[in-house]
Amino acid sequence: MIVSDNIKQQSAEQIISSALDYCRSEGHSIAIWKHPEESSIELMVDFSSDIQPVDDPLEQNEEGFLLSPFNYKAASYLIKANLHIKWEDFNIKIQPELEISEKADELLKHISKPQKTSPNKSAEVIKVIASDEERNKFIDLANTAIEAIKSGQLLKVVPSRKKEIILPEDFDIGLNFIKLSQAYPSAFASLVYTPKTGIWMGATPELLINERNNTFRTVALAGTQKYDPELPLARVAWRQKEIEEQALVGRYIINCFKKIRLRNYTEIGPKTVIAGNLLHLKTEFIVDMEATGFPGLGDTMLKLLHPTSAICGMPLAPAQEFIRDHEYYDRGYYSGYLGPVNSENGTSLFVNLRCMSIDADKATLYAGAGVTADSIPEDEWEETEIKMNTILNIIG
Ligand SMILES: C=C(O[C@@H]1C=C(C(=O)O)C=C[C@H]1O)C(=O)O
Repeated sequence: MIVSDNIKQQSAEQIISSALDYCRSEGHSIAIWKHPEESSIELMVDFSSDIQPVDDPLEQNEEGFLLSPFNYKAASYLIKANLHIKWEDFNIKIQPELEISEKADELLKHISKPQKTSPNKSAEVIKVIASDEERNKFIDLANTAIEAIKSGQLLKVVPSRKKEIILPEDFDIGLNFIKLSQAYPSAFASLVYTPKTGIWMGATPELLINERNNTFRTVALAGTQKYDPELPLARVAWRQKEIEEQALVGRYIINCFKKIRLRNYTEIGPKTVIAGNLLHLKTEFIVDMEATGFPGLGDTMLKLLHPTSAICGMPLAPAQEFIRDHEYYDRGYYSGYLGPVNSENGTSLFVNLRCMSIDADKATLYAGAGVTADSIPEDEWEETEIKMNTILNIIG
């Protein structure tokens, strides 16, 4: 297929915004993403008019982009690769069925039209709807969590909250996706829309599973402090609380390996890593799937790992119960997972953190913080604020 030169003349942000608008008006689903440390952006469109939830998307071996919620009982969606555009070289792949190629032509025609630009961006700014009540509610939740931990019900739990903001009328989603992906080159940046889930955009530092060239990877990422660019990473110190909190996540992963009797894995870390305005502790786990005789490890581990102790708690069952009974809202796709699956580059799923959902001029930001017996509720509130600032500091 010859790509119209008009498309190449459009900027990435214009193409993203116009493809998203088109999919929303036609009821199609779309995913746009950028991998950590790569410059290439990818875009995938599923032209089905009524996207349906999927079970076991990795087992089906179909290429697409997966969006799964925190609550494993709620609906996961696979945006199928009917149309797949890779930026830089404008490599466009379209599934050969006639109906799909006609729909793809229509979309390509639409996005190749020069878009209206509004040179005078209004002076309107993002409005944050903040209230003391929100703060008090979260602090109460953290206190309840500490009491539950001290009474021996669990070791760690990750309560979370949301915050609503009002976007300016001329908020440009494409431009803001590009801003986020450029501000956080080591994050997995994504912008996803399905008619069933609405729009989700974010830049997450946390890999859930990666399966490529017979190698499986996952990470234990936890412990948070503000990043001070003046202080070299080698001089960053961690308190016992954060070291233990992150070690619990590593232990959770090793327990998952034990459940399937996988003994040979490489463990690297913990190391201090930068995630935007924050620092975390990260341990990497790598498995040679061929040498260990675990060909379908990604699928098995996905079922065992989610939700990890980085976003839920330890032990898993009481932590899930605590969140279900005490958190006062539905997380939706926040702290679920998302990413491309079954592609020529394998499968890469990330935990959906540092993200927002967008509904017309309203957006909702989400963040949580790991609570242990040594937590101070006011500090955990602060931690959720700075996590939300990862996005708030960039968009506009
Ligand atoms: C829960 C979030 O982040 C997770 C929790 C962390 C922590 O408790 O220190 C750190 C990184 C993430 O694994 C979030 O960003 O909302």
